[in-house]
Amino acid sequence: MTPNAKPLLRALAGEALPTPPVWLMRQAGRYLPEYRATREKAGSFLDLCYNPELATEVTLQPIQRFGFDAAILFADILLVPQALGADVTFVQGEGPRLSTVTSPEDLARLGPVDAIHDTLSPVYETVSRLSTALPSDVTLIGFAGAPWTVATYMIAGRGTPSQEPARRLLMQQPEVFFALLDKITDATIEYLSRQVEAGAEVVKLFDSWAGSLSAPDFGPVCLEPNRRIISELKSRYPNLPVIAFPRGAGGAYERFVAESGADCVGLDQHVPLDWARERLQPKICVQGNLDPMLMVEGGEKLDRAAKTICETLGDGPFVFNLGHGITPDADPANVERLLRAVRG
Ligand SMILES: Cc1c2[nH]c(c1CCC(=O)O)Cc1[nH]c(c(CCC(=O)O)c1C)Cc1[nH]c(c(CCC(=O)O)c1C)Cc1[nH]c(c(C)c1CCC(=O)O)C2
Repeated sequence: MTPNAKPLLRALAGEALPTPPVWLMRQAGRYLPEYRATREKAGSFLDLCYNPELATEVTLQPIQRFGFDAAILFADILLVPQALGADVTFVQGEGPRLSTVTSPEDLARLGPVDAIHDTLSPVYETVSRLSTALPSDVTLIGFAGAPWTVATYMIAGRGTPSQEPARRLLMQQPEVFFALLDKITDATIEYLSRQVEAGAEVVKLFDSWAGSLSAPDFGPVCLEPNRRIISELKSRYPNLPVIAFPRGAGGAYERFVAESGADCVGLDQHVPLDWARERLQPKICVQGNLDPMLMVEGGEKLDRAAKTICETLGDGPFVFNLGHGITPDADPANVERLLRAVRG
């Protein structure tokens, strides 16, 4: 097989394929009964993330069931805060809880970046197992949270509707805020480098809360850390494709595409397709952007929406995905329906 024969790698290299590669954010998750069974066996969600055997199993489940073109490492963006010394727990039905970083003292209590591997080594072991277990045409994606999104959880200690605690720290104590952002950026570079060394073929940065930043803050807080991570990774691994996902960036997607250095940009479901085709796709591979609610709804609405996306973006480099993660109430039968609509 030639190095770029895998469909996802071809699209990320700028090729327009007759049938786009397809995978779904959160494709290993609670909407699958086999995921729920393995998670039960693991104990907690974090135990599952740090168990290479079971994390490999759940990563492979959606590949075995649906035949996606890519597998995404099963882990979580909040493992990096934990590896930096934050307390992290997942409360059933409520989401993550973390110890908070809101002062120079909190910041000083975090551990050094080079100590993260003590905690994260099981993740590298999962990547390594996956790189040998996957079918030869399936691409392995490693990932991390982008620094701003990770910082929002570290500052607030939980998920928040509009990331107010983090935006307040940025306004009131910019030195503390940017020192934290820098530390997360450094840790993310080392974390993703280890994933690549272990066999990840592509990495993705999830900036899920990019959309809550003001226009003046978008550059220094979202774009700059993404750019620094991508530039450092590319200097270490010149052929590594990077997908970035500044979710909710709106008009700032254009600047992000021009300046981040990413090979592909993930589009949320709010990005108008014609605009993406005209303004973004000439410069970069685009990925997205079906409304995840259609995976619950199904039916002809799903078929039509999927076809519209393929028709609008299919003439350029394009990866089919959702605009955000598949939700626990999605019907697995709708994933099969979606694949028929996309692949014909
Ligand atoms: C913000 C964020 C997180 N985690 C992630 C993000 C960025 C993407 C996004 O915006 O969705 C990324 C993530 N989380 C998970 C993956 C695994 C790979 C995949 O299949 O996409 C990935 C790539 C597993 C997970 N991460 C989580 C689950 C559900 C945990 C469970 O099994 O109970 C999974 C499968 C938990 C999680 N993890 C996080 C939250 C807020 C929650 C709780 C909310 C929820 O329960 O959905 C943080």
